[in-house]
Amino acid sequence: MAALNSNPSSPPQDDGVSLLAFKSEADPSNKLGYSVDKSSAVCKWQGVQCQIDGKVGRLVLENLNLAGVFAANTLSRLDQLRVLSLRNNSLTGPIPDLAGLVNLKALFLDHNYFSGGIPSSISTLHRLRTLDLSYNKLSGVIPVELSDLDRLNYLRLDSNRFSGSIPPLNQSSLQIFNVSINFLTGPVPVTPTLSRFGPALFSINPRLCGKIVRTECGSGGPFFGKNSTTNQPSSSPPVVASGQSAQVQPEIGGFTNSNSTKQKRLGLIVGFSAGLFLLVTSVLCIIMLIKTSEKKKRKSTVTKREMMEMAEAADAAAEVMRMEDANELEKKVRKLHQGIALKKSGNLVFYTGESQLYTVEQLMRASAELLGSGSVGTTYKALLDNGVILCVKRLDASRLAGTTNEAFQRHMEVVGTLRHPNVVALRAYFQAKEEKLLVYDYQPNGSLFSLVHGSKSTMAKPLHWTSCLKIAEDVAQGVSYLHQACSLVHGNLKSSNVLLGSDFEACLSDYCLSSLFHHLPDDGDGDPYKAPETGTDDEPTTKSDVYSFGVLLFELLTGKSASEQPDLLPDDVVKWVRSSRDSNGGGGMAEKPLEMITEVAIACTVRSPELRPTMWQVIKMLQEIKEAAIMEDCGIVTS
Ligand SMILES: Nc1ncnc2c1ncn2[C@@H]1O[C@H](COP(=O)(O)OP(=O)(O)OP(=O)(O)O)[C@@H](O)[C@H]1O
Repeated sequence: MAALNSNPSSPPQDDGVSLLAFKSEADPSNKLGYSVDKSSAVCKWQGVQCQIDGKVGRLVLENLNLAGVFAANTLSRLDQLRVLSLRNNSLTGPIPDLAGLVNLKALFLDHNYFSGGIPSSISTLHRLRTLDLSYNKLSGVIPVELSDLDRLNYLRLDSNRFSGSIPPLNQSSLQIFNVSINFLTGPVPVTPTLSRFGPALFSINPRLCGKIVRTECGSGGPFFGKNSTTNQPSSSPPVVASGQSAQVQPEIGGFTNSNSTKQKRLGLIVGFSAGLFLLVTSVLCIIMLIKTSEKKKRKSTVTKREMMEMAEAADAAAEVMRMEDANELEKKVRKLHQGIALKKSGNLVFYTGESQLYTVEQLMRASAELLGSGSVGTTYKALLDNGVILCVKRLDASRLAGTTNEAFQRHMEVVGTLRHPNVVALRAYFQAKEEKLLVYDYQPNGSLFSLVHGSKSTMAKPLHWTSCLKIAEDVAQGVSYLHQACSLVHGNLKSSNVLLGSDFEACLSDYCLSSLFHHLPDDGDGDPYKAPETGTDDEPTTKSDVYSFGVLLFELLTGKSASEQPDLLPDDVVKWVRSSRDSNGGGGMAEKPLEMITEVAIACTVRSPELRPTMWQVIKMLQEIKEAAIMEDCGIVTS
């Protein structure tokens, strides 16, 4: 592969012409300083990196609020382009024919307003490894020819308007995949590749069905009830939820289940993680070698200025996207809400068609297993006589004093409509004079607390950094959903309130309850997560959630519980994180990701709430850490 060079001799005129043609249509507000007068210095233009031969090899124009169109016959003439990223802009119109980009390896067009279909020319880009078209308004079918891209290892098409069926993608190279939040229908092809991905990556598509998404085809039933792994009708085996916990996290209720399919699934998850680990660590090793001299100059501690710069870097994009995505997300949430009906059965109020799965009598007759008691009540695993497994939280009535039945009902009717892959769904609530119950999906794989600190059957050990990153991003996505789409706060974020779903995706529980409980008692466990500005009588805020998230991130990194973490971080935080990992048996973690994730945790836990990043900025930072590794895999050294 040709090496990239940011300062070669002037490139062939053609590339400058192509860039100017692109700018003239894509950049009506003149954010890019490209001009004919400066065409001898094209390689120094914003976002441009040239190769040794002077051709443009990489064009990264992200977060610039480019608000025009990506015109045909402009960038597609850059025949030596390896990486093209126009992500996080406001580009509209169709994606043009890209057939000329014969050397393209990574294409990021996500977080724009592109409409129309995926151009068929994309499937002729045979060197393509990364394709991210997520968060656009793209429609039409997903071209079956994408299956021909046999080097593809990253494909994100989520949050668009794609319809039709999913093509039988079966590239063994495919490691990252997401088609959630579209209008896809029909059976998901059971190829070995697609079988590796969990249902969450196909979620929020109203009529997908089949083994992979665990929904029977042909029944045409209600979306939420069908898609749930726990609230399955009795025709589907309801043991999925509990059985999956057996192999890895059997601490709750001590389930045992030696089903070989599940072992295979676990094998796949472990294999996938190991593969990803090998991929990313080798990539990071290369970065470390190349950047050794640069690194020597770096301080081992992170200054306040550096972390604020990091937050600000994400800020420009985040501010624009927060507004625009909030609108998009609002629309999606509204759409989801359309499917949610409230149905009363006595004092039990069901959401989204759960009413056919159980009655209040069945719920009351269910055999209950105590899971634990927390600050707001007692939690049970309930096994219904039709095989459905649920989680029922009995709220402590004395602690609810002061909240009227009407206020409780109004609040629950908002909270019950929340639907996100990283938020445990509230499926029903029950309200009688002396009794208030909340009915949630049962999460089969225990809590993050047990995963990090061990349980009856598992050893405590800090997680591998790829798992830290995955869990952190899941949690951040869930919290950001509450903040942005619903203007709510979690209010009680901690590792015991992060549960692991059937695909080990992290899901938030116990969210949005704090406002019902005016004085949450200190239980000696929740406190260390509490932001310093939040007194006993203060309502939690989005920024106090961010603080709790930072504490949780340190917990993930170090393996130290929140109460074991120092009140004041030491001067050299990275060193502290590393030595904590080592003493907790976490072993070596690559220097770069450890530093980068630590920086995010530091930024979240600064004492002044206004200096903390938003949850959306946190997601961007975590994604940048992940994507840096992926870009490296394309042979591109990031600065
Ligand atoms: N939906 C669920 N599925 C499976 N297990 C759950 C679910 N919700 C809670 N649990 C588990 O039940 C146990 C008790 O939870 P509970 O929420 O009552 O207390 P807590 O999380 O320890 O404290 P707090 O109330 O302060 O959040 C915890 O171990 C938790 O992981």
